[in-house]
Amino acid sequence: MITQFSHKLTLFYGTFIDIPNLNSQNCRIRSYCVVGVSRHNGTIVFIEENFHGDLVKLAQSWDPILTANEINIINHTELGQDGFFFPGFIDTHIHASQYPNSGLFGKTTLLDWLNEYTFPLESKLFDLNIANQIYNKIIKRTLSYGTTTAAYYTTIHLESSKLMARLCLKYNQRAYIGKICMNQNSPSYYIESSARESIDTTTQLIDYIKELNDSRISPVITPRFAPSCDETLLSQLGQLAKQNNLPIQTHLSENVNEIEWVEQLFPKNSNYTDVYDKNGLLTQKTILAHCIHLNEDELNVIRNQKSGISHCPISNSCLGSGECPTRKILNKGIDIGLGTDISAGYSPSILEVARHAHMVSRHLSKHENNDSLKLSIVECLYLATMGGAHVMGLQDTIGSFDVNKQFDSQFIDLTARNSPIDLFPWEKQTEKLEKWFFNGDDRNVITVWVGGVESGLKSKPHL
Ligand SMILES: Nc1nc2[nH]cnc2c(=O)[nH]1
Ligand SMILES: [Zn+2]
Repeated sequence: MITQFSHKLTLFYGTFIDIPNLNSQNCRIRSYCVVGVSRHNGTIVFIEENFHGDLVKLAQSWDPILTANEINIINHTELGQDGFFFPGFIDTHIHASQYPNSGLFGKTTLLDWLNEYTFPLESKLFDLNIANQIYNKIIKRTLSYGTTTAAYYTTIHLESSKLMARLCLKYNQRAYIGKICMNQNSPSYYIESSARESIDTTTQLIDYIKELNDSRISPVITPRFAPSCDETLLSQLGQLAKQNNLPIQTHLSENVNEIEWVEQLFPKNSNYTDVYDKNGLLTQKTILAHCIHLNEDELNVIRNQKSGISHCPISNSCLGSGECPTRKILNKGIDIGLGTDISAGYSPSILEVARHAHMVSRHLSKHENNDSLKLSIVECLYLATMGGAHVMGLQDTIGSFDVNKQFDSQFIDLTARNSPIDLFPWEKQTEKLEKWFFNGDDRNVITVWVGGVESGLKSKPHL
């Protein structure tokens, strides 16, 4: 332990694959690549491609006073093209509190699903013991699938939301922690009594997370969705976000009955998006989940406000919500990333969400008889990493391997024990990547790092 912490620099050595730009036709693949990471702050300080020399000397050419025992070397070159570092996945929309309900939705759609499955479960997290069990499991599980950053929703409860913040730090996962705000149209057993109460508890969570003073976690202002917040609460949350320069997350235009309901509840607004816009909730730091049924005006407002969209295709299939027009959103120049939307989405794996995004785009393309709507594998992997970073406003910090970014990474071993992928000797690197895209899972995720430090409990036999 002592020697580990005396290291000033970690050198990660092997194949690095990432997708820094949306318009890339291919992934960026760098072989025999050395990525030097400062132990002090977790940032990448240099990158050297095609390196076959002495690693210690390379480190010393960057900092001559480093001694050999101050350099920690993680060398995965022995795997050649069968193993690679890949940016940690970014889950831009996940309800940590709903994890026990993964896969439980029967024949419901959004509004009856909320009443039958979701509110009864979320209300239980008033009990810290229950919250503790759920939050431990979801963080460990998402890390095991390679998620290094997540935008979490908790519940309306302050103490269990604080607990979630502590647990993200404990397991070393970068996270936004959003205490849900809801003061109307919710069951009597699960509702905040007033806008004041909701603002008070949100403010207390902001103060608590500020005191933890750790750049890996941030509070996020979280009105559940327009129907569950009155106008006073929505506008005060907009102000709170502005005063504290905080990110915002909510749901938008997921289900046609939801949209009709919003139109009845907010008759003065021109549409659903306008409800958020008029209350100061559309900013450069806003994450809008779903956005399936938006009209052109709404998309233009979102683009002009530079807000981002979280595409949650598994959730949209499970609840029969519809198909998000991803290509249209990308062509508009709106930032878009991926979300598991646990538990409306059954899977904690962003890789599985990425392949579902791929499939849904093909269905859309067939329905609309338009080939250009199909997303490529590279585009889906972009959404899972760099796209998500943009949506979270963290594009200068995470999402790809570049100097001055944090080293948030997973190491993928295609030959891992029980790997679901069979390789053949004639296969090219790009083909291996495509096979991983469609069949890879947590068995291929060997190690996960956030800020250059190993995360989670992958080495433990069970979670
Ligand atoms: N998918 C999803 N949509 C919502 N809209 C309001 N609340 C929720 C939620 O918990 N999940
Ligand atoms: Zn959601």
